[in-house]
Amino acid sequence: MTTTPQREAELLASVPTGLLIDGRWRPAVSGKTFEVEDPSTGKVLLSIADAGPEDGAAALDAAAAAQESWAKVPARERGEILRRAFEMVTARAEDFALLMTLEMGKPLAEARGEVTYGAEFLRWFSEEAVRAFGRYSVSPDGKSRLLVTKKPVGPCLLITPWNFPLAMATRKVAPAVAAGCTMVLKSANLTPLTSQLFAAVMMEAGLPAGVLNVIPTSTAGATTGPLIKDSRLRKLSFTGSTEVGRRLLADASENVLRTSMELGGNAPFVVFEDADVDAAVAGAMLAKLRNMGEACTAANRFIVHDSVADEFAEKFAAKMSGMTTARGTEAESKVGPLIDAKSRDKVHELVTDAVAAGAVAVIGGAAVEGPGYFYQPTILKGVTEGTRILSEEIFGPVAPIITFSTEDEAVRLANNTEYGLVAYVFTKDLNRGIRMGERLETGMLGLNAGVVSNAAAPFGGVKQSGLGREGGLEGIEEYLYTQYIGIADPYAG
Ligand SMILES: NC(=O)c1ccc[n+]([C@@H]2O[C@H](COP(=O)([O-])OP(=O)(O)OC[C@H]3O[C@@H](n4cnc5c(N)ncnc54)[C@H](O)[C@@H]3O)[C@@H](O)[C@H]2O)c1
Ligand SMILES: O=CCCC(=O)O
Repeated sequence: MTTTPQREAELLASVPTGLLIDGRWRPAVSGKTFEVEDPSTGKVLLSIADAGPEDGAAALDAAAAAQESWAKVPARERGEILRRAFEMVTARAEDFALLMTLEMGKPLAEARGEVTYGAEFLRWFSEEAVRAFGRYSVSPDGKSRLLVTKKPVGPCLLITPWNFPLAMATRKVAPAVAAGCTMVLKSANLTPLTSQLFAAVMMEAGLPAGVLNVIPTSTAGATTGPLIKDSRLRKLSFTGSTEVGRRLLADASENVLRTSMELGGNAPFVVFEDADVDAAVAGAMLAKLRNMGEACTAANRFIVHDSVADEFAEKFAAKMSGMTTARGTEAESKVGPLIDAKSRDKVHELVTDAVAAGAVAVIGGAAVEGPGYFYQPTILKGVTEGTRILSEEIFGPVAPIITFSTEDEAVRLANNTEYGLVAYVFTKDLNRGIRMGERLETGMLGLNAGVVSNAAAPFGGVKQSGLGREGGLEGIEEYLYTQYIGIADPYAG
């Protein structure tokens, strides 16, 4: 489907602009709104209600009030609501894709990919809802009986980032629904529109009032801070930067809240001398350019064996130079804009710093002139260990290459970061691939693969990349607690 200004205007007009509280869309108590921009043009797309602390409190009131009855809804019914939501999101895939492209900037083809990925969490957890099994056993001394059950943790605060506006919401909302938890969702202020449309779909799919409450806000800390301190809140699930996650963890410690933290990354992409270089380049294109490099999973450091480094850089540059930057709605767009001017400036600062320390831009190395926040796809060779670009998240289409000569050196370079989300390894030697899996300090590994994201897999990191897992069999556990009931010997007098 092609887009036209009229189609964009009609879609935007269909997005709810209020706060969703207790099943009703309504304005913020203060009457305030905030503007959502198109990062391709800098123009305002829509103004939406701007929640403040009073609205946050009302959202938690609704979630707390709905918790008891929602937990009693049979798991099959909860699963069926998710299944209907999956069908509805899929039926409206073009609307969701266009809305994400408009507010976040990613090319339409990528946005369609995110709809498939994001919707899959709804389908996956519609199936998992009925599998929150407990167990019954006889104690080792043969006397008591042990009954172990799983219960919903209770009202949850879900905080999502701007880079995957649909998938980051479905990855939290779907397991919470499956487990029987109620929610307050604070979407990202840069990309709240997709969550608004998604929440409307959840309501249409049959979610009872109060189960999902949505509070977009331009004052995240002031609005959600009091909720984290409220004893009715039982869980905080956050996806975003390590810096903010660390602060929220400290706040959450006051009430000893259950937390899931999906934080930043600094993924190494290791290419061994025995790798299929063409396959490594194809993987590198995905690992680097998916979402314009604005992904926690983005390859941030290309660690390439010195015997194949020139071939890899040349072939990578040839592929990258075919990547046209343009508004995501344009047919030729392969790389959209970065989210805002501040992010683009940060990317350029890291590139400038690396070049000052001796790196050479094989291609790119500058912002694209004109409207929007575009940055040229860039490859840097000869990057020096210790430069900022190797230790900070780039969050842009920039690939720094460093070289190594032994497996031990590759491991040392790859693990030389406080992050531990994902690593990518390209080798034809399966034993080496397995050794790398065992030696790399990450929650996920792509072995000859440039993308690992999959609703059926446990997504998450170690070290300062976070706590907990989303998706897979593990995802629902984050929203359940275990209760054990000890039963006296049924044969005793
Ligand atoms: N590990 C993962 O699964 C994953 C997925 C996506 C993004 N990320 C990370 O997210 C970051 C990019 O996203 P971002 O820029 O939106 O991150 P961010 O930390 O700035 O913001 C994330 C969310 O937290 C909110 N927020 C900010 N300050 C807050 C506060 N004091 N109290 C409550 N909420 C607050 C924001 O409004 C947003 O909704 C990157 O570091 C990226 O790696 C991680
Ligand atoms: O930005 C991080 C999330 C990326 C993903 O889920 O694939």
